[in-house]
Parts: sequence; C-alpha cells; structure tokens
Amino acid sequence: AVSEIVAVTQGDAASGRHRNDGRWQKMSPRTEEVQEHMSYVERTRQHRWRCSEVTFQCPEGALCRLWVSSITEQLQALAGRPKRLLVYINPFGGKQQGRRVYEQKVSPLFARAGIATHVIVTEYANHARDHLRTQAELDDFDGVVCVGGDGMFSEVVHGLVWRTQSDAGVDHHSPEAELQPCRLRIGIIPAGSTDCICFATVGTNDPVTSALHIIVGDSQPMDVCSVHHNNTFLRYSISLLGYGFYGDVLTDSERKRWMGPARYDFSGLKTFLTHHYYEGTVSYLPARGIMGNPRDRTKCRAGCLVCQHNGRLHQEQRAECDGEWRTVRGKFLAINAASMSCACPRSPKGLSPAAHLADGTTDLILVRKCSRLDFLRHLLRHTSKDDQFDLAFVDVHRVRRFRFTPRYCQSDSELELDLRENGKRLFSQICRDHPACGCAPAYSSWNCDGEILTHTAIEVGVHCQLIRLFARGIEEPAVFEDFTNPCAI
Ligand SMILES: Nc1ncnc2c1ncn2[C@@H]1O[C@H](COP(=O)(O)OP(=O)(O)OP(=O)(O)O)[C@@H](O)[C@H]1O
Repeated sequence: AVSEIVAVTQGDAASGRHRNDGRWQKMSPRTEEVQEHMSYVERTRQHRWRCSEVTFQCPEGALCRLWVSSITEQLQALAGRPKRLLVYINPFGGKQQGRRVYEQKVSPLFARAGIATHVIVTEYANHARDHLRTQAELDDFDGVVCVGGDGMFSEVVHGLVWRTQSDAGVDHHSPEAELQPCRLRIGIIPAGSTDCICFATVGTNDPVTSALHIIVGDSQPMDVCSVHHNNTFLRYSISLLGYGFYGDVLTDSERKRWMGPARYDFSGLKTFLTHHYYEGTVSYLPARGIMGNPRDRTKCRAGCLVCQHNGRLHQEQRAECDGEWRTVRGKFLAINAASMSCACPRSPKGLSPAAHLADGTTDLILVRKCSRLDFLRHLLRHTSKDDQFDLAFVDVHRVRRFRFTPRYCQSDSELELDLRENGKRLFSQICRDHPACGCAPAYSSWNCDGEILTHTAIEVGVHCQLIRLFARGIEEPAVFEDFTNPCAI
C-alpha cells in the first residue's frame, strides 16, 4: 500500500549505485537505464518493522521520473505524515544510548522520508517539559518526538498538555476542568529501561519500528488521567496509579538505585513479605453506558472498536459523565488505577488485561486486606491464564473519576465515629501517630507512572483521548503470551 512506502528516489544505473536485488526487478541492466529506489515498511517478528528497499529498472528516464513524481505526490497527499518534528533526546535514559540510537538508526530514516527535525539533547531532568511549556515554537512542528523511556515520555506529555491548556486558557488545577486535546502527536523512540508505553502502543520497543510508525503518520489516541489534591494539580498519569503495594515497591526501590534493575525484584519481594495494608476511603464514579468491562477478556488492539465507540459516546454525550458516586471504606493492600493493560515482557497480561488505551476510563482495582498466601495467589494470576480479579478480596471497577482519602486524613468527626464504633481503634490510631512504636505505617505513597506523588489524598479524572501518539496499537492479538516466567508480576 502507498501508505507504507517510506520514500522513492531516482537513481542512475551507470552511477555505480546499481542494485540487482530488487524482488520485482525484471529488466536486464543497460547503461542508459535509470532506476527507481523505493523504501517501504516490511513487517518482521514480534511487531517489529524494518525499512526494506526495492529497485525498479526503467528503460526510459522520462517514464522513471513520472513514476517517482507520481508516487512522491501521493505520499505528500497523505495527510497524516509529519513533515517537521521537534525531537528531545535524553542522553542518560536506560543504557545511556539515546543519542547513538537516534543518530544511527532514526535520523537517517527521517532524512530518507524527507522529514525536517529540530533536535534538542536534554541537559537536565525536566528540560524537555519546561522547553515545551514556555519556549518551543509549536506552530512550526507537526509532532514532538522523545528519545528515552517512560519518564521522558511523561515529561513530554506534561509539557505539551500544560502548554495546550495554557494557550487555550483552561485552568488545569480544577479536577472538573475539561481539558483541550493536544494538536501535536507524540512519538517515542524507545531508549529507556522499561519502555512500557511503547510495548502498549506498538507492541515492541524497537527504535526503527517506532521511527517507521512516525514516518507513515500513524495516530493512536490515548486517555490521560489528571491527579489533583485539594483542587491543586499534581501530575498526569498515562499508565498506572498505585497506592499500597506498588507505591511501597517504588519507594523502596528508589532507595536502592545502586542495585540496578534487580532492585525491582528485591523491593517487590521485600514489600510482599512486609504485607502492609492501609486504611482509607475510595469513592468512584462508575463508567456507565459504555462498551466493555474490565473482566470481558477483550484486548485493546489496533483499530480497537471499544475505544472508537466509547470515544464517540464521550464526544456526543458529555452528560453521561455525571452519575452516582460510590464509596468503599476499608483496609487495602493495594489500590491500583490502570489506564491501559500495562502489559510488558515482565508482566505479559498486565495489571488489567482488558483495559483500553482510549476509552475514557481507568480500571480501579481494590485489593482488600487478606492473608499473604491469598495476596500471592492474586499476584501469581498476573502470569497465568486465571482471572486475577476472580478472588473474594479483589474488586475491579471501570471508572471515570475516583478519590482516595487515607484514614489519617479523614475529618475528626469521621475518626470519632470510628472510635465509638470500635474502641480498639484508639490504640491503633495512637500507634499510627507515633511510628516510633514500630507498628505498621499509617499511609503508603502513590506511584504515578513511576514517580512518587507528594500527597496521599487525591482526586483523579480521566480525560478521554487527550493526546495522540505516532502509533496504531498492537497489530495482532498474540503478544508476550509467555506465562512461564514466574517473576512476571
Ligand atoms: N539530561 C538529563 N539529565 C538527567 N536526567 C534527565 C535528563 N533528561 C531527562 N532526564 C530524566 O531522566 C529520567 C529517566 O529517563 P528515561 O525515562 O528516558 O529513562 P529510564 O528511566 O531509564 O527509562 P524508563 O522510564 O522506561 O524506565 C526522566 O524522568 C527524565 O526526566
């Protein structure tokens, strides 16, 4: 298909650039012949794309020129293809190969496709975010590309969403604000350590594949959650918000950066053994009248009908967003909000296998206090074919908004009521206020896409299809279905 051609150029058979390996090459080379070189997308294993080349021999220069100009015209008429890109490279992401990856694998492809670039190598954390917020001349570009990992992608999302709201005069602090969708698409050239967003939107973390998705002008809408505390904006989340287990794992692993990637397994095991639970109140607004539910076993894939249908509903019936809030109080080992499946090679099914990238909802998973053994059963089901939500102490709800208040933040009158209901709680409350006594801490932290939030009492709203990526979703159903890896939790 024309849409998967990268570029065509005219060569000269006599120039020494003559290639004899084109699959459709029919004519015997003659010195007066001219050649047309065509580069195109070829699919290989595991969602990887390659840029392959075919050479056509043409006996007449005029005919060849006609071919080249006609195909080039068709390529230029493809509306979604970017012509000018703003590129941010994190030289320190992952294995610190961002610069090399871009220069050797990506930049030559962009040049071949006739894409002009403005490249900025970041000098400090949040450089890309701050540049996008204030200085970047966004009108000059068709997209923003980040070379790095999920942290770098998050920076670009924060910069671009902030700038879009600021330009449109939207107050992003208000949890109820209707945010403006971003005009520019975002491309991710994976050069991080986890590349979770690439796995979710492309199916692999291969720089050439991502570059080709950018060149052909793919577009994958994505929801973004905004996280607030007391009507103040805290952060955006694209993949996972986790309190309790995943918050504690992150807090502990941050203290052990010197261990390298092994720190996640170490902190995971330690947090599991510690088995802390946290009291609090979760309120949520269920997503009503939409297609799909968290346990229907459908997977979000390229051209996802659930995302298309629910995205349309969201656009047409904004009133649906007002419904009845529900409240759950209790002791939780984990509270997770998964805005996408969060599947990656380490966790083949992900936290919520049927979650969607762009349906305007997040899957709120509540794991209530249970025994260590039961919690282990729940965790192990993330790597098996069994339903991880089919357990008495686990609830999952597809929601549009939610709030969490840890118990120590509850109002005095609520605490008093609790104390009257159960005198024993007085002792536990005293312990919480005096952690020196060695009992369990009263509160955990929120893990927001790998960053620790500064507040525990939060309000979260999902913004349907707020951003678009240069991606198309995973093309086939089978991906990372390797349930043999016991570490994949
Ligand atoms: N020049 C820089 N110096 C220091 N830190 C930077 C610089 N540029 C970006 N950063 C920060 O580095 C952090 C990590 O980068 P990145 O996400 O690219 O890699 P990673 O953490 O190894 O991968 P992943 O996020 O996929 O695990 C980001 O949060 C980003 O804000």
